[in-house]
Amino acid sequence: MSKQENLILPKDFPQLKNDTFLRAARGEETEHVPVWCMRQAGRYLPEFRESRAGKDFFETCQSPEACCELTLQPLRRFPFDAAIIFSDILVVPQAMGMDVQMVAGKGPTFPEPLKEPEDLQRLQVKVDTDKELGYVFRAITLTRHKIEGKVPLIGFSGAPWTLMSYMIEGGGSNTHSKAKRWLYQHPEASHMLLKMLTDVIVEYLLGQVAAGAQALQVFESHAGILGPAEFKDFSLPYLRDIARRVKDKLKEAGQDVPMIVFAKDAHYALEELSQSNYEVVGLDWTIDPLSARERTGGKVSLQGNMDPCALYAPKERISDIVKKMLEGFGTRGYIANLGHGVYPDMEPENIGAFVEAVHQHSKQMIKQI
Ligand SMILES: Cc1c2[nH]c(c1CCC(=O)O)Cc1[nH]c(c(CCC(=O)O)c1C)Cc1[nH]c(c(CCC(=O)O)c1C)Cc1[nH]c(c(C)c1CCC(=O)O)C2
Repeated sequence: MSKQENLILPKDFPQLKNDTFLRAARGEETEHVPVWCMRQAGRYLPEFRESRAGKDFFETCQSPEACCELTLQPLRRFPFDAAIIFSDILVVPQAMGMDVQMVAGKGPTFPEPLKEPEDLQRLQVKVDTDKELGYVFRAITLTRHKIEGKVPLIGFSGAPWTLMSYMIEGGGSNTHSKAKRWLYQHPEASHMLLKMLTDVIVEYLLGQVAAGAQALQVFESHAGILGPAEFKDFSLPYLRDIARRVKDKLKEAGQDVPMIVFAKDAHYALEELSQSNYEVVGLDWTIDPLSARERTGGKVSLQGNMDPCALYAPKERISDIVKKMLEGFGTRGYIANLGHGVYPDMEPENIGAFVEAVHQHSKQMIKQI
């Protein structure tokens, strides 16, 4: 079966009951502002720690049943308006032939990172995404059934520059100087790698929609380490290309799936990001809500951007912070979220307070309009 036929085949998924997230992504009216959290499935939940205990991280990612369970856990506790499939951005470098391990206390680690342009030959150029990443697609299909239409399911991918930086750094880094060295010493090889990644990411995202993803988020988590000029050269064109190619293919199949771009710390590129073919621009907490609205000129919906550390505050204070954030963004074309993922030491109750505050304040504000 061709990928395109696959895209339009109904899979008899349960009917969606809460579509506030999808409507807000499209800038339509909603009765409350939808809310979800990046890393809502994570170590701050005791049930997550229990499910993950003693198991290898990427083996967990390869089990559709485990991914489904971990995706559903936060929904059992909190009335989130969307779920994001449990997986990781680094499954893409793995699919291209690189070894990646999750080392406790250290994070993701590549034992053999790319060092010089010759190393690109080690990578799989044509990746059969059904074969290499079929386990993610199966996790999405299973979760879409098990979620019973409660809320939409978001699929995701890392963006090319963020994945490139991991593949060269071999793990986390403060300066990203090994990866940035490539941009200045080997610009052609850098573009070659970014293009290879883009091709895989496009197929990967289309496969996720075919499997049942109802929205897609692209994480450019390492945007902030680039300046405006390098971002324009090495990140933005690929982000745009991904959205355009995914949308063109989906359109052919009569599908319309909102796409979110989250380029962390790329406040310098907000105008460009709002004109890069994504319906939603995700924001970290370094951008003021009102000025983000002004700078994006109503062209896109916005998502974010409470400082994850604000969740350490007492509940009443969380409620006040949320209210201010809602007043800044307004209630239309807005999806409440944090400016980055939930921290592992967060008190689960405070996530509940955040979700409740978004729902309560936004309902009142919408009633008064
Ligand atoms: C940079 C990045 C990665 N992975 C991801 C990003 C982009 C988002 C961001 O900027 O944070 C994306 C990601 N990773 C995970 C998700 C699942 C969905 C969700 O948000 O709930 C998503 C969307 C699960 C995960 N991915 C990871 C965890 C925690 C580890 C575990 O469960 O054992 C989770 C829940 C591991 C991971 N994976 C990665 C890191 C830096 C870490 C943390 C390592 C550590 O803290 O030890 C790479």
